[in-house]
Amino acid sequence: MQAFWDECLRRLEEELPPQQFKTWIKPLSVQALDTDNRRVEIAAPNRVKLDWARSQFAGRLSELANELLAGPAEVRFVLAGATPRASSSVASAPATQPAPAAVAALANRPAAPEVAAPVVITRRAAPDDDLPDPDLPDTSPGSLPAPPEHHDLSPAHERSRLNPDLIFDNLVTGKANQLARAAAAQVAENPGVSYNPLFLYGSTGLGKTHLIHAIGNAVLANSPGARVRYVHANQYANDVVKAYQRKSFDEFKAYYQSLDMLLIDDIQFLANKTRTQEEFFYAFEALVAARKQIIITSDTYPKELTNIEDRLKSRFESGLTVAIEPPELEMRVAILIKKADLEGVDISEEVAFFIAKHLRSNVRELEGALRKVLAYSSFHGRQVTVEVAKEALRDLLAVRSGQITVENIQKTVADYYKIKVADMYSKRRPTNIAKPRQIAMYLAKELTQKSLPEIGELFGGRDHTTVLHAVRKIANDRQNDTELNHALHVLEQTLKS
Ligand SMILES: Nc1ncnc2c1ncn2[C@@H]1O[C@H](COP(=O)(O)OP(=O)(O)OP(=O)(O)O)[C@@H](O)[C@H]1O
Repeated sequence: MQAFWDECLRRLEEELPPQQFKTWIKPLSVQALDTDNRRVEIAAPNRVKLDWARSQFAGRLSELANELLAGPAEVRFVLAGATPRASSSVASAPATQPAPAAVAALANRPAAPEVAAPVVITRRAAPDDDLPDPDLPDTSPGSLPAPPEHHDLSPAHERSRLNPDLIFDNLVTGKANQLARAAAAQVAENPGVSYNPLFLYGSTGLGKTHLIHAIGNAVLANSPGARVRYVHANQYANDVVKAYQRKSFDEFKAYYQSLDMLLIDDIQFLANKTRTQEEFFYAFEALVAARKQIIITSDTYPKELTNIEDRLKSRFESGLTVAIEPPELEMRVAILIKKADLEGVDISEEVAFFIAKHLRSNVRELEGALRKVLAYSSFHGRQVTVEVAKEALRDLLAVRSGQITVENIQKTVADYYKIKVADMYSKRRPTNIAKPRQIAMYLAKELTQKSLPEIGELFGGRDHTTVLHAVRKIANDRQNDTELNHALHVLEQTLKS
């Protein structure tokens, strides 16, 4: 068991920036290993590390396990001390972890629904509907989307699931987010009074999650006893399923209705989950009536949300709706300089401009590029210069400079799945064709600068909403489905090489 884990550590140490390795991988351990059935259980010392490990490293650890155990392996993430399940001598195991100690601190308050069920990386996609499914893996993206640097969490942070590192101070402000930030600051000052709900929308990686954590953290800093709770919409939906299975709806309702502030992220993930939407509707009504603050993020504005009930959409619009736009060049430069500074590295404006000029769409990508450059420079023991940045980002820049075409993607994906290229434009819809077509659309959006309507046109004149659906579906599925994720890695590498 130790040899297996040592090898995983050795590989990850080579691949990751030292800070990340030290903060996120080092504290993990293997709690159980069943080589016959290729099952691994990886334990994290606390909930933050657990959330972060499963949202960020599940894919890579799963790949390593497949390789080292010579076949498709099942990787679970658990809180340290949970009953091991990987050992073949363990026939059955509890469905969830014990309630977190921090919940006990709620004392006389209703307990928070459990959120840290072990995650199984399986090959199934989550169902569209929210009917209870006992095998449903807890595949929520996790409640902590940005890498905190730390430390032990205060009980208030443990309870609220807030990431203490996502604060106003390290959120760079520019034209793109100044309105959203101002509204957020106002709500943090006067929760429940100014804008309720506050609805923040914008495309992926633009800082919505950062901003709502910042609000929550500011409120906790002012009133440490406030009952603030951050939850990702997927997690909320999972909690509804669990409450249904355990017949504990009263407890569930009482918990959410007892909050002072509810921060719910990526509300678009409630699409088609009718039971969850109904529960959320009740929670929403109760909280707003009691002047408790609700803050919602979404990838689009309320009217544009699909498969969300009208009564919810109209309520989402009843407070203040603010967009976060992609940052302009100067703001991207400022973000890079700030992020490098937080890593303890000084980068010149010239380097920041170079990176910012090539990565335009979102801050998450910008951060990824910076991390690559810093890792490359430290690995080669070289100063962070434009030349080093160019070398470190060679692959990425090839993609951006348009060497990858949609035609190229269609051909590569068709070859991979052994279907005809013509099927990429045809109207036929059997699954063995529809899925590769969706994958090709997703890659076209990821790897080229083409817009959704342009991509639709190149796929036999399809509507841009069809492309959008495909892009979202594959992006979502790849988080849960290791086989798909692996296929996408292979395709991406083939296209970039
Ligand atoms: N203005 C900013 N200043 C500093 N960091 C930022 C800013 N905007 C975004 N970031 C950083 O970019 C990363 C992505 O942001 P975040 O996760 O908040 O995006 P998001 O809009 O919630 O994306 P998604 O819709 O995919 O959940 C985070 O690490 C966040 O700290």
